[in-house]
Amino acid sequence: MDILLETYKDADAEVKLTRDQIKNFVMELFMAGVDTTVAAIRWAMEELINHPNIFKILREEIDSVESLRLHPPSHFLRRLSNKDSKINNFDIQKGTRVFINVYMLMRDPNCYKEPEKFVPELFLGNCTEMKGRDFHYLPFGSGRRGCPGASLATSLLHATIGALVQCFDWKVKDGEKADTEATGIGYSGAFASPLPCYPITRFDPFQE
Ligand code: HEM
Repeated sequence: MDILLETYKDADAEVKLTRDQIKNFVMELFMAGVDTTVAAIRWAMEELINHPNIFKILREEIDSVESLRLHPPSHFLRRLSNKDSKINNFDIQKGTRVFINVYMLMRDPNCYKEPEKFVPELFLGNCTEMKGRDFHYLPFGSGRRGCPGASLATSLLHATIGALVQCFDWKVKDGEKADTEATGIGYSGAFASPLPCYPITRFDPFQE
């Protein structure tokens, strides 16, 4: 923010910034950064609560990228075709708006064995990576317009989910399963019904 305001005030700045541009930029960071990360944490917790055995393994340190494969906060990537091309025998004319359905792509049985299943161990080997060069795994998109917040988001997810898993057991009312249905409505793949769960602390905060 300091840098943006300094640039705004600097009459000799190479790039001229208006206050409206600064406001839009900050709003974009909040919209693109907060909603997505919150949705990713909620879905990861929902899958972990439904799979106590995996919850236990995670406590013993398994990576949490799997929930981003099953529940990417952004279901679609958008691109504009800059030249005539052919994809799977479809002619795509220059200037066509193309939507890439990463939700379906990351559940494609040709790419993943048992694609609907929550199997974090899948990511323990070398089978995928986070930079979007592996086009089977694209929660953060790819290329020049790929998510600039991917590494911040990944650190945030690891730290938050790590703390939620390490410090609490999570109970769902009457032993019910957390709801895995998404509405498909909303910016970041909202839950069909909210996840009612109760944290039970593992540590006695009053014990030294
Ligand atoms: C789990 C968390 C997040 C997910 C899953 C996510 C996902 C995405 C995806 C799929 C795109 C579009 C990429 C493409 O079209 O190739 C995107 C763009 C973007 N993301 Fe994220 N994001 C997350 C967190 C963040 C955070 C923490 C920030 C910033 C602090 C952020 C800032 C942005 C911005 C500014 C864009 C637009 C980039 C552009 O159009 O050039 N995102 N994000």
